[in-house]
Amino acid sequence: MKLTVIGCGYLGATHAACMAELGHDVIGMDADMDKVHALNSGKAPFFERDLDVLLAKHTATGRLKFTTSYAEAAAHGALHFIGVGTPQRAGEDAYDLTHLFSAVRQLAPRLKSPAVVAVKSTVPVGTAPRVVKILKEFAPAGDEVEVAWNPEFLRESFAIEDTLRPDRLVLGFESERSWAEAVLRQCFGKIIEAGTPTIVTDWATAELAKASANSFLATKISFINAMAEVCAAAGADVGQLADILGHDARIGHRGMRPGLGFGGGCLPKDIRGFMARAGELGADQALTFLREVDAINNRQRERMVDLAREQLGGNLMGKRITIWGAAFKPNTDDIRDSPALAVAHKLHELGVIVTVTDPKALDNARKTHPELDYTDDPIAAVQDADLLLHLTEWPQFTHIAPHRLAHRTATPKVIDGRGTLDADTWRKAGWTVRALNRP
Ligand SMILES: NC(=O)C1=CN([C@@H]2O[C@H](COP(=O)(O)OP(=O)(O)OC[C@H]3O[C@@H](n4cnc5c(N)ncnc54)[C@H](O)[C@@H]3O)[C@@H](O)[C@H]2O)C=CC1
Ligand SMILES: O=C(O)[C@H]1O[C@H](OP(=O)(O)OP(=O)(O)OC[C@H]2O[C@@H](n3ccc(=O)[nH]c3=O)[C@H](O)[C@@H]2O)[C@H](O)[C@@H](O)[C@@H]1O
Repeated sequence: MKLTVIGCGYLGATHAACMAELGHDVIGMDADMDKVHALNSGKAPFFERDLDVLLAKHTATGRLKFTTSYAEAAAHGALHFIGVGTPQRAGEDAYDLTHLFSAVRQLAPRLKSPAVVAVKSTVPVGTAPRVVKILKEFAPAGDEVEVAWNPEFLRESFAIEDTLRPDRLVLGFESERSWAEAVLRQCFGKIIEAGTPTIVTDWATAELAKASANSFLATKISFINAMAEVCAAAGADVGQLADILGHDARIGHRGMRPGLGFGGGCLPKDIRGFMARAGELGADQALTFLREVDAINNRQRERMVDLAREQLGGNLMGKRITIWGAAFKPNTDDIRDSPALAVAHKLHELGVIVTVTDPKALDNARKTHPELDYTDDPIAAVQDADLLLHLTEWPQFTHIAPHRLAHRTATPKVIDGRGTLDADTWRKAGWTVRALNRP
């Protein structure tokens, strides 16, 4: 079937390419001309594993193309996904919905009726009726345009896998009689036939499914990091503790790795946006625990700075620190709210000469953090460093043999912020090894 995807960033470009992989005839639309140009030449404007392969394959056959034109997008079939950004409002916890409402306003007058507008962007609960209001105001065929809510649960670095083989599909509609359900069931036919649990619900539940899923994931990470702080105080081993807890099937091992905590374009802003919305609804008390989840998470960054200071004898001024990692997690170039860069920036403010290296995220980091020094080579980066911080657990770092590094510095000291370096091997190679919240 013909469909479009409005907003082609990390979510939208992946969704467009995966819809083409499912056999659909797809137009991706984005306001950013450079992105559209890159995508049309079969290249992702960001790093996501295997996305280039899908883009090249389907742009070559013509089954997938990209445009900056709303008119072209609106004229292409009857199903229009929206995946534009919904960032945190500057200086506030709440979501900034400007891009979403602007996209709907521009799409609306050009829509051919009947049409389905399926929103994937993450929003505060209660946004769907606001989208409908814009459609009624700006779409000549407003009554024949149905709004569906289809929250997205993909993880960056597993985006294609998660889109083609999701844990579940959530489809939210205004009423049980919505004909949009048949359109979306046709679109996701292959995924549904593969046995993916498909939950059809109302708009509000679909919107809340996304906010609550990200809140739970963030809570799980902050829970284990709170336990890590207690372990550090009590002389216990949080790595083993997490393993012991994870054997309980009700808790599980996944998403509970202790360390520097969560960052990225979603978990931090989604828990804050959720709290802000609950406040508007008069349910703020229900989510006060998320304030603590956020505080525990931010505290890990401070604890890393404190541990670095301690390792350098209490004095950071003029010291050289090398940081392995700029991306908010491995296998992405995304640096939004990156814990590694937050620590790097703080150390710079405290007078440290900071050198950062990362396999994919350096171009992005250079733009937002010009105050830091950068190098491509994680081994050369260690030259003359007073301290090495391992803050994003790329396999490229974990696989480096520490004996190749020790001679590069007179003070071979490393802090493992992600718990993935083999401490024994590093110690045997002459390094002093500390880990965040570990004895
Ligand atoms: N990145 C992820 O892994 C996931 C993101 N989400 C949600 O999806 C949404 C998008 O997130 P990302 O893709 O990460 O953001 P992004 O910032 O990478 O992409 C957003 C895209 O929308 C485009 N855009 C903005 N306003 C536009 C307009 N009026 N018309 C056309 N294009 C416009 C931008 O140029 C940009 O390419 C957010 O609501 C996010 O919370 C949900 C699940 C996963
Ligand atoms: O809404 C979104 O955008 C997405 O947010 C997260 O996906 P993502 O941000 O790509 O990354 P995660 O793998 O969840 O990691 C988030 C952060 O938590 C950290 N993390 C993750 C897992 C863990 O056990 N410990 C931990 O500290 C990671 O290093 C990273 O900084 C969710 O996992 C997705 O389901 C959701 O769709």
